[in-house]
Amino acid sequence: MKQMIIHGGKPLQGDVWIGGAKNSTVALIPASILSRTPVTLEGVPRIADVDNLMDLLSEMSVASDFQNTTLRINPEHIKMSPLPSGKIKSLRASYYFMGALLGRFGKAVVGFPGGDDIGPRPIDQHIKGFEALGACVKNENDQIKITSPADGLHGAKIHLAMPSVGATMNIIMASVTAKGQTIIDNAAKEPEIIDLATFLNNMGAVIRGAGTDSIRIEGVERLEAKTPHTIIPDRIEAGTYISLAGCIGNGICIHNIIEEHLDSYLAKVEEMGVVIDATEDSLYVYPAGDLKMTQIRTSSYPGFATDLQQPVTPLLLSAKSGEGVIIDQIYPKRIGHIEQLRKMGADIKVEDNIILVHPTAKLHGTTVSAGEIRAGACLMIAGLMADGKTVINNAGNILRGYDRVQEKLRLLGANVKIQDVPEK
Ligand SMILES: CC(=O)N[C@H]1[C@@H](OP(=O)(O)OP(=O)(O)OC[C@H]2O[C@@H](n3ccc(=O)[nH]c3=O)[C@H](O)[C@@H]2O)O[C@H](CO)[C@@H](O)[C@@H]1O
Ligand SMILES: C=C(OP(=O)(O)O)C(=O)O
Repeated sequence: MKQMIIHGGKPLQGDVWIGGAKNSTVALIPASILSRTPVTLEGVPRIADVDNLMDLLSEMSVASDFQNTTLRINPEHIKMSPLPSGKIKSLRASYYFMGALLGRFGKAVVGFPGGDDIGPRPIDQHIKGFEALGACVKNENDQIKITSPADGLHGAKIHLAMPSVGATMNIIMASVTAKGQTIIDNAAKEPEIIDLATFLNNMGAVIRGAGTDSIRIEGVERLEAKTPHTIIPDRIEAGTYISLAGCIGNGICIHNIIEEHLDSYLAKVEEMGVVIDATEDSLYVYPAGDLKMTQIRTSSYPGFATDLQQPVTPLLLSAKSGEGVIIDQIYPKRIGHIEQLRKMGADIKVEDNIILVHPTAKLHGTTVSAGEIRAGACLMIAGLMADGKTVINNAGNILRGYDRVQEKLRLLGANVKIQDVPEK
């Protein structure tokens, strides 16, 4: 097990560079098998999800090589193989192999995906989409078996019951090579969807409307990567460092961001009193000052991201007065961090899935557990604010999505160490 050890209470300052977006990367790696030629991805974050996806590629005889921030994937000798279990369970995004294998081979056998424990995460909309394209989908022994009809997948009009990121991406991957036109209505609008569409369009796909709620795809025969693709910056990682800077920063400059992707987040933290200067692709967060309490309700993009409700919580704890309210409409059960924060002395509770936050003048270090990635990010910030030593167990969950986090925190002056300890 990985453990993160923090000696907190020390103001942090300096510069931090944001990596490529986890949620783009984990879609683009599976999407790479749609190409008949080698793919180069630039700006790839050093995160555990990437290592696990590379292992899954190798199970299909797809070679990959990751140097610095460049990931080269060669799908020229790909062998269609089932991906029943193992690494599939280590991350959510392994479900993108359903759409990608379907688009490339017209069939897929993929184990039920894993990922963060943040409440129920059904995939009915993904399956509805595959079926609309003509595929037969069976769920047998925790495996999804998908087969196209003899004459291949055909375009269809699909209305999603909710703007699901995963379903939108999976349907795009399955339909890029289907015959005719596919229309996805009520599609998710997240920037990572535009990134996927740009990547596939540069390989010859015809996808229009990504970033709006209606995406149109004209099927093409084959895709060939010709130019390297640079992954967009991770808006969730950026938001996490903004929260950290607002809580315990003594002037922190956050580089490699797309400000527009953070609009609703920045509006909220600025309303709380965090002072930020934005330049072209960086933000300077002024030393932490007095903060006002706020209310947050998460929603789909461009609303306040569910993935930022936990990282922003320490900022609410830092407010001077009042009662804060956090309602996660996307994952109402994403509340595992609350009990852990309470162990650190936070005045915070949950009533009917509504998180109620009260100002907490001081947090104290103790042993806590990162139940999932963003709970881990929240506890990491709390640990940096707290007096004394914080030990975060299950810190591997943080490494699922935070690029070179120990290095970045140390550059800001943090006393932090990640170590391996035997499982008890
Ligand atoms: C790898 C990745 O990109 N993960 C992100 C992606 O997850 P993921 O793609 O799994 O999340 P979705 O956008 O699909 O989920 C949104 C909501 O729709 C529901 N739903 C979704 C699909 C479905 O078939 N049926 C259904 O009911 C979910 O339970 C949830 O309440 O978007 C989430 C919401 O922004 C983020 O928290 C995750 O970080
Ligand atoms: C929930 C998340 O990730 P995943 O969908 O990969 O589990 C997240 O990044 O916050």
